[in-house]
Amino acid sequence: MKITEKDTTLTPLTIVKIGGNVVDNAQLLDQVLHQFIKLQGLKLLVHGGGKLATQLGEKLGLQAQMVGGRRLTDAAMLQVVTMVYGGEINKTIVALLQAAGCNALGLTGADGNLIPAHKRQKGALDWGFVGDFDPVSINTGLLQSLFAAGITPVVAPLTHDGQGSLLNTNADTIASGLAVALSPFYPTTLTYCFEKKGVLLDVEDEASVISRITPEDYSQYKVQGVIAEGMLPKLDNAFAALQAGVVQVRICHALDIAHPQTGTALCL
Ligand SMILES: Nc1ncnc2c1ncn2[C@@H]1O[C@H](COP(=O)(O)OP(=O)(O)O)[C@@H](O)[C@H]1O
Ligand SMILES: CC(=O)N[C@@H](CCC(=O)OP(=O)(O)O)C(=O)O
Repeated sequence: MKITEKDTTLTPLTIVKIGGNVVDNAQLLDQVLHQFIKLQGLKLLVHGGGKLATQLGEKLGLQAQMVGGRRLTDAAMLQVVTMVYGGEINKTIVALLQAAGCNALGLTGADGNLIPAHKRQKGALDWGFVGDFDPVSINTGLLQSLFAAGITPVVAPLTHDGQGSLLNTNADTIASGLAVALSPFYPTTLTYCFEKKGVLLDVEDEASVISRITPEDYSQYKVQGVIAEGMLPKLDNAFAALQAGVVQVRICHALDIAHPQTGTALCL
């Protein structure tokens, strides 16, 4: 089969990141994917799956250890996350997208050298097989070729160290890094979607969505304890993307990806 390459330069790109509570809910996942394929322009999906990795780890006698929303990853946990993120979740999403008529291709950061990374060296902690990367090292040429061939990439939260080891990498960081790296080529929108309506003033009250948030607001909310846990890497990464030229960054409910006025918009 001959693939005809289209010039996709300047076509808008939407990067959608779906979190672990969405991936773990078959009905919600199916609904989200049907909304995702209807988005106009180029699309790229990043998925998490932390909840499923924790569950499988527990079945195997491994206790999850999270620090600031990131998972400490020893060799045994690396095996679990490789199976869960690179296998079960990534391939199920690709199969669902194929069934819906979207030609998706699943990738980890090792495939096609998409995301070269190094072990995370933050603080005195030994993070184990956790990866950090610089968006400039992302293989954007590979993604451009896939877009030009009409293929929708689905990226798992795994990177690689170039020496034969996969590294577990926060999915919010992957989505932000891809948005930053692809921004020079396409006007890029980044949408983080999860099971809540946005960033909430009271995490128990879905009606308390903060519609706009600045870095100053974020600092205050952190000190007050309004924003915590998994929301911390999400917001750190969301602001990093906005500062690096991503056109729009939004945090919203998974069923609202096609409704740009909903959820929490980030502003500088
Ligand atoms: N202010 C907040 N608004 C919404 N969620 C918050 C807030 N503070 C903490 N959280 C927690 O952060 C979680 C989202 O982070 P995480 O579970 O890592 O999401 P995901 O897996 O979708 O990336 C929410 O389920 C909620 O429990
Ligand atoms: C290093 C690190 O924390 N990696 C994450 C990757 C998965 C993820 O980010 O999943 P969610 O989007 O569902 O939270 C983890 O193992 O939990």
